[in-house]
Amino acid sequence: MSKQILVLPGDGIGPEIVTEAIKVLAAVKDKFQLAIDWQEGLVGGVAIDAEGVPLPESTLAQAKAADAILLGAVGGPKWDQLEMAKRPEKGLLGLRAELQLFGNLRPAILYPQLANASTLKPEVVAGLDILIVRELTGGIYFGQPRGIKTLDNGERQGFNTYVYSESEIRRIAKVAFEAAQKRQGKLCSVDKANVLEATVLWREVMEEVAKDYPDVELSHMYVDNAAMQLVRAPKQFDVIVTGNMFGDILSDAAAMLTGSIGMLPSASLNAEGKGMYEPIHGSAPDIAGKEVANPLATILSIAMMLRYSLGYPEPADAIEAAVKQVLADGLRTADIYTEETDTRQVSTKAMGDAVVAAL
Ligand SMILES: NC(=O)c1ccc[n+]([C@@H]2O[C@H](COP(=O)([O-])OP(=O)(O)OC[C@H]3O[C@@H](n4cnc5c(N)ncnc54)[C@H](O)[C@@H]3O)[C@@H](O)[C@H]2O)c1
Ligand SMILES: CC(C)[C@H](C(=O)O)[C@@H](O)C(=O)O
Ligand SMILES: [Mg+2]
Repeated sequence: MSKQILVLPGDGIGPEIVTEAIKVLAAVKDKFQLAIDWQEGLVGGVAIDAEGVPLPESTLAQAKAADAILLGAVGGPKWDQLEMAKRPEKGLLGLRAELQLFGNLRPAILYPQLANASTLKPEVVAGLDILIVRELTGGIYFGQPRGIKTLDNGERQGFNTYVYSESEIRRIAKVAFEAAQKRQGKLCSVDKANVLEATVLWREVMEEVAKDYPDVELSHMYVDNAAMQLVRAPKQFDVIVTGNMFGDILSDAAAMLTGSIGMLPSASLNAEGKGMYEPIHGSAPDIAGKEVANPLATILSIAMMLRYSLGYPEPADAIEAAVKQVLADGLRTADIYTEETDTRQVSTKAMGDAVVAAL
């Protein structure tokens, strides 16, 4: 039986970048004779428009039945006035929660050809290869109570809860320690343990789990310093493990070290290794429909999907090699174009076609 992939293009640039990623998937299926098939579903704003909810029951059922999920992006100004629970983003958060995709891997790798596209000096980022492990189904994103209430004095008050249980911290710690073991053996846990009790517990549990991984060197850093260190000397990091909100913010910052947010793929995994794969960026309403978005983060997410959920490391390597090849050939979407000699600016579609040709 072939493995089933659910494809959720979503909103904004989502359909544009997913179209290119699917071309690449079709090409590796053909080249490596992979037993895979895919079908499309609705999530986010397009699901609200079609069915009135951001995560239709049918999509959730498809997602549960699939071996892996590829998602483009959700959200956009069209739906920003809706109340929180009805917004496109709830579709994405619902999938993460329902499938218990707590382990979010966000690699930030600088391709040598893009050294000049990085916001940092080439010598500061040369060889950069960081893995951010973000806890994805807990923390302030999901903590209860939450909401906006009216106080006795008539003033309104908004509130969210930053909460982590030991078991939630322990399971993401294991993901991070295991990742560090396969890399340079350095893990930096990022928290705000000087202010937030939930992260005092986070730090304690990290120390406890560290005893099972004597070959990994664990350090701790406050999140404000981590943000600064990321843009000061990012190569001091190997693996970073952090909570949901800090990981969201730090991964967007890390993206720019590699040249563009359009370069960062991600894997969101549950305890059984099932995963959802998506670029870390959003629906980019400012460039949607213009065919200028960078599809490489989504294409690289396909490589992660083949490697982590489908058990096909060879085609995953081939996709990553093809991406390196098109960059070496000088192809650049607008976000990574720097007017260097022997480079040329290309559209979303031309970039996808070039990766297929390189394969
Ligand atoms: N995983 C997701 O689906 C996801 C992630 C982040 C934001 N969002 C949603 O997307 C919408 C827009 O959010 P935002 O503007 O804060 O963030 P965004 O990531 O969509 O865009 C931020 C900036 O990066 C640029 N950008 C993003 N992806 C790009 C790509 N592939 N190629 C070139 N440039 C790219 C955009 O043009 C924009 O200038 C919001 O509704 C937000 O909630 C969704
Ligand atoms: C759209 C939003 C819910 C999402 C998040 O905050 O997790 C996005 O920013 C991301 O990084 O995947
Ligand atoms: Mg984000």
